[in-house]
Amino acid sequence: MARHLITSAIPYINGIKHLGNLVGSQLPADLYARYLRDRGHEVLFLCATDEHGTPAEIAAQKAGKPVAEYCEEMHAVQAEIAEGFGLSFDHFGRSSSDRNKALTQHFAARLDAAGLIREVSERQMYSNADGRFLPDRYIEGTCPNCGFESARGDQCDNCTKQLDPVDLIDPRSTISGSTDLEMRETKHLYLRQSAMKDELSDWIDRQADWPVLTTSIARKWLHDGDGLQDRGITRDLDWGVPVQKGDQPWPGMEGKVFYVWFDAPIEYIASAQEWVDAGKGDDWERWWRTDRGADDVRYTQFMGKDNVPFHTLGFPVTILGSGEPWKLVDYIKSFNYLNYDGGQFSTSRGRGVFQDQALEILPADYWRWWLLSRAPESGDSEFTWEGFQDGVNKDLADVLGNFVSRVTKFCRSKFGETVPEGGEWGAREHALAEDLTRRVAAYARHMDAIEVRKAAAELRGIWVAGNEYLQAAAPWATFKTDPEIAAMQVRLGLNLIRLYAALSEPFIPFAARAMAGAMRTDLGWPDDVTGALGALPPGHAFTVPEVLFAKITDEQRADWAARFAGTRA
Ligand SMILES: Nc1ncnc2c1ncn2[C@@H]1O[C@H](COP(=O)(O)OP(=O)(O)OP(=O)(O)O)[C@@H](O)[C@H]1O
Ligand SMILES: [Zn+2]
Repeated sequence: MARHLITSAIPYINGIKHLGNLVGSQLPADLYARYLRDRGHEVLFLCATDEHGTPAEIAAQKAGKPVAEYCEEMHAVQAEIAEGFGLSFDHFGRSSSDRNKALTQHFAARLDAAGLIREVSERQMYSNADGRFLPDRYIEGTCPNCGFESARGDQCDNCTKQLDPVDLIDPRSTISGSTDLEMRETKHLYLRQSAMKDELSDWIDRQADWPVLTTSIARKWLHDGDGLQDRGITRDLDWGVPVQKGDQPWPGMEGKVFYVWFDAPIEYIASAQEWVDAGKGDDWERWWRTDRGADDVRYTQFMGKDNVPFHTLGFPVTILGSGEPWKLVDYIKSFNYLNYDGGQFSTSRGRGVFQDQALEILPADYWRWWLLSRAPESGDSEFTWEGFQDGVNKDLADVLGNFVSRVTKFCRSKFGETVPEGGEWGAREHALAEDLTRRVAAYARHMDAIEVRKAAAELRGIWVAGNEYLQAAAPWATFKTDPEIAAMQVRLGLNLIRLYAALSEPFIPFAARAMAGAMRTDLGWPDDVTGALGALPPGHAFTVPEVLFAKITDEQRADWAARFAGTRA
């Protein structure tokens, strides 16, 4: 048994998230956490909401609420949706927690003591129309790197280049649209990332097994152009972690807060503290402090590609630069983007399918399966209603659902709702057991490597093998000439359902529980596949489950395609 710390990129608080956010971070993290727990490992799976910064202020303003109240409400909404999707966080924290405030201020003090923070007097965009400095995301303009016209002040969504607002061509305020912007003098703290460039570069070079997407983005920001740049870590805002050196004031920084990307990853640690505060655990340090037992923890992070620079460079500077024995990430699994029907998902533009809407129209497992089995791993992938209908109907309804239904109903009609006795395995059954043994081993290898699509394909192959067996064995025909053999075939079929429940749990936990419940069994991982195929003995009672997966009709597909074609109000 090993110990695994898993974090998902923390979703921003300014609204309900879309399916891209789900598949780019939380869902694969949940898949991995569930798998590791099923394999008997000790897992701490943490997430949180990312609550600071201007977008939260603006969203609260729009909703007519004080920002703290808005964040509290939206956190509850996101927590409920996460539960609806079966995201099995051990804790879902908040970056605005007192714990995160204190930790963020602590890290800033440590970094300052280590000489890794410098004060910069700089000129910044001030919007006369809005009466405020405009931080990063509230300035849009043309990307100097790729020419994309809606690049934000902190990053270009098109080419992922990190930017400074002054780099933008033709900048404008996204709050008011005003181009009446002027540069004003203000003082800020910069994190001296450049001072740690070589250390970071060596560290990245040692990660031969990381996804290329992760290391290539890291290398780009380490080496492109003038190399890794220092980053401003403070902002002229009200809403955020006040700039302090630990619990001491920071002269000259009064009224300023830390940049949201400085405090957000620190919340991974704070979330573990909140987990203890909530009475769900009793020791966060054994997960996070290498001097307190976290040395043997394997730490894996999940995120979309735009978050990679902050996790490969910024946060490691915080961790390493503190000079304290904090746990550093061991593996960063990153994802490309899921696009929506010929364009991008967008929270701010209300484009795509949002998580609450998804759960309204279909159960979580339909989404989980489709999104994970088509995860944007090697490149961007696209959600289309045709593709979704096709995938759900073929994989879940025709293959898995159909198998479960045929076996249980046939058994009920010929033998009753107990596992039938009689008959012995023949060549076909032994061949199936061998095939499944190989496939389950491959499935586990892909899951261990967090190769999500490959794992899904193998799991589907395992379901298909059962269907093909059933088709070839044809117990309904065998029954007429040799009821004992038919009994053996059905017994194997029922045991396959049990096996499928256990193996499928990380992908489709709700259906897996329904299958195991109907078989009146648990979800134990099959270390010995052949043995597992005899786990339900003759005489064991079961029930025929409700329809596991209904097919999506053409009419539903057309309705949904029309309903989600525009933008959400
Ligand atoms: N279309 C997408 N496909 C896959 N992952 C995505 C997509 N959009 C965002 N992500 C990832 O989702 C996670 C949560 O994102 P976050 O809440 O910060 O929203 P975001 O990146 O600002 O996107 P948006 O503005 O569209 O909501 C991050 O890891 C991000 O990389
Ligand atoms: Zn660009």
